[in-house]
Amino acid sequence: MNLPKAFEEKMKSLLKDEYEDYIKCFDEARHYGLRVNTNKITVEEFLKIAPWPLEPIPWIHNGFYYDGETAQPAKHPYYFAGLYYLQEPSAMTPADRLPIEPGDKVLDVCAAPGGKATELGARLLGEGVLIANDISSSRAKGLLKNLELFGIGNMMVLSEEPGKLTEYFPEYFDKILIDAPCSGEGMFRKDKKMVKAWEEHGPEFFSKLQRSIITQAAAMLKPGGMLLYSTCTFDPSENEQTIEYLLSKYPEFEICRMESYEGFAQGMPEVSVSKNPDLLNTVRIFPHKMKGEGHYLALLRKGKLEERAASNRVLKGLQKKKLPKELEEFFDDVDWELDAACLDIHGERVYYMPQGLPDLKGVRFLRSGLLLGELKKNRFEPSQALAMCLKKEEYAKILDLPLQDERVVKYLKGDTLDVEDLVDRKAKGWYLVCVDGYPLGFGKLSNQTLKNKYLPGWRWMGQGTY
Ligand SMILES: C[S@@+](CC[C@H](N)C(=O)[O-])C[C@H]1O[C@@H](n2cnc3c(N)ncnc32)[C@H](O)[C@@H]1O
Repeated sequence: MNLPKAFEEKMKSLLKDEYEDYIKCFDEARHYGLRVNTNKITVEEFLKIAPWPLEPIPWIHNGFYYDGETAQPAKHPYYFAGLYYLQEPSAMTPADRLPIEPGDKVLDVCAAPGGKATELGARLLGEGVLIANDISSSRAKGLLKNLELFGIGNMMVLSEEPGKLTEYFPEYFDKILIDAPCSGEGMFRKDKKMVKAWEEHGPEFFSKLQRSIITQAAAMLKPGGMLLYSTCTFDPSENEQTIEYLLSKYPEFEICRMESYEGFAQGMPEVSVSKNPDLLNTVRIFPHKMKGEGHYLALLRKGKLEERAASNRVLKGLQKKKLPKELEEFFDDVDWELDAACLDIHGERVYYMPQGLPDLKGVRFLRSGLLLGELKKNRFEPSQALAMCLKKEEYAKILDLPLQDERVVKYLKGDTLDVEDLVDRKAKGWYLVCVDGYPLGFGKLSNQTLKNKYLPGWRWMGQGTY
């Protein structure tokens, strides 16, 4: 592979006698990874039903390698049920090493398309809130879809400059992930196009951007909160030097150790200006040392030096109110305790909002809370996002199809289904279609025929089956 000369020289100076091993790995095949959505299924249960051979990724408890030449997990009904996310193995590390706890307020600053946000959201187990932001609104659309597919309802998807968010969320978050835009040197093997992009915008361009994003994010972290910074590049100016820049502006931050793995290499104080030995606790991932592409990670805790008053902007408009009658009727079949105070109704659309959010007037957003569905004349139509958030045992009217049933793919393609064998003659109303017990979407039953309500934009495209 033709690598830019300047890049080769830099890698020689970083890697010294390991350089040859690094270059050799360009001849090796890339690795394909799948991460189990533990918000929907345990790793043990997933392994019982996994349709392809999987090999554990040793440093990620819910990550597995699969054979990308033979398996097609993106075209499988379990993918449509949100049971897993396909992700390069090293890229699973940042979200895994940020210690999320249910109830946390979490910000993913550069979140699209959601590879890490889906894991952060899954680890909240429905408690607390995930704010997933990306400056690109077109990329944020994919992010929203992935979060909805994963069944994450306690979230907002924003598309803002991080600097603007600091006005709304001063010292608000318990945990922040910055998976920074970077020069992508660690991805050269996986994606040759990254080399061309590097020639247009290299480390100098990105390190400026990263410095601005990391200091803005720092202002949004609570004292005592934790921040994980990651890139998929090798250049010191985007890695160790970004961290020392943060420490120079916010001396109350300290670098923390993270759970180690034998393939991880230590961060390099010697390539920093300060030579701060704590940078040894940051992590470099090199593709010649483990089965994954190049990355850098730093985990930091914000100390308690400057206790500042928390924001007093609190979301208004969610006064106590009664559930609309149509919604109440629908929720008779749902085993959830809905708090009417969390409902936010805009026109026909009904959202269920996470609690305790600041007033976000003026912020560009794609989604605020879980879209429950739409209030039409005298009826409520549940949304695709609600279907993905429900567990089979939480809804009364279930049509559970085994994976082998050809109606699974038919349903995902948008067809009407004949379900005479599954329901009695008088049954009617909104049914939740599941595959092997995992929800796929809704359909409306009458006369033993199921009208398809699967979201058209999510349909299974093309011919054939999996
Ligand atoms: C490395 S990618 C993020 C990948 C994502 N975390 C994932 O795991 O799927 C970096 C993202 O940063 C976004 N970005 C670029 N500049 C930004 C900025 N100033 N503020 C927020 N996001 C930005 C890009 O649109 C891009 O989606």
